[in-house]
Amino acid sequence: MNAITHEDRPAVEVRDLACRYGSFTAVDGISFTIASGELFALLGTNGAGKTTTVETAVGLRRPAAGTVHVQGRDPWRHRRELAGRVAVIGQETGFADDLTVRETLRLWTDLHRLPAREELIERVDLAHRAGVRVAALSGGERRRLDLALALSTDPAVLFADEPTTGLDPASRRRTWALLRELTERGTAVLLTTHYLDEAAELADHVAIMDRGRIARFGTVEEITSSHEARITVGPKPFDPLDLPVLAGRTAVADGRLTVRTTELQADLHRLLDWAARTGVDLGDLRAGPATLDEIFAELETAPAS
Ligand SMILES: Nc1ncnc2c1ncn2[C@@H]1O[C@H](COP(=O)(O)OP(=O)(O)OP(=O)(O)O)[C@@H](O)[C@H]1O
Repeated sequence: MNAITHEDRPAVEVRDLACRYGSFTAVDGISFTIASGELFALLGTNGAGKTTTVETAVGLRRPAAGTVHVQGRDPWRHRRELAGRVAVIGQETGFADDLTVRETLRLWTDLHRLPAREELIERVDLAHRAGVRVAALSGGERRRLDLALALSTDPAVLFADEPTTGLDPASRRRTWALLRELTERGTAVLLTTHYLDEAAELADHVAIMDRGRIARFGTVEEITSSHEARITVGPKPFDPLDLPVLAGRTAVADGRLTVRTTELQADLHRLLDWAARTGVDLGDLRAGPATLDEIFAELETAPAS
């Protein structure tokens, strides 16, 4: 009989995980796995339970129920053992304020008995801040330093809790390139983010959390295609009674017509045909699958299940 080794298991396995703060259930029975080289994005409303999930996966919290395994090990019991293989970019950084950027990286690589990696300072775009004390860094610069430390360890698993929050667009793109580089080298990445374009750009799989549960899971395309497509036109003074018969549901708000439909092409054809016959200028016309933003907004207004 062949034994199942740690290497045969996914890099991260979360099964029926529940986390509580006192009597409040912040994470309510979620499951997912992340393979080596995969980027898994956790999205969700504020307070959905993303950070609690990450903190549990890195061994800072003990699950109230269910299990977490990282590299086949329980992070609560084997945090030290995992420390060399797991990197964390958290919402709180634990840097010494008195050290400079260069000294922080050097201390970090010395502590981990790694070769010096000065070039990482440039790669996270902090070369001009290398001699500046951590206390004087902006929030975005601290996140980039966090990323340099994570990259220096060549981790098997990276937990990145909102790593691009507060970064300007150019720094965000640079961070994306570095995250991609990590997955190409085989690192499993758990990314939490509020930026839906970021998930669409980077993630192999996405889970949308809502009130402690995973409300949607799949590739971005699978999630968007399971929702009705949208056609929007206007702003124009539409009278809903003048509109042609469409398969989708129509709504007019602030002069904009929105059609939610499972028959995108046919309804678009009907609408354009009607506009041509009646001489109506549709103005700004957009048509396509539901965006993650729209799916998110619908979840936020949906009643708790
Ligand atoms: N230390 C704590 N004590 C009590 N409740 C907490 C604690 N930390 C978090 N919570 C609650 O648990 C829930 C989940 O919080 P969590 O920080 O995991 O959400 P999140 O999805 O990361 O949110 P955000 O997007 O705002 O960072 C929230 O309702 C939050 O108020």
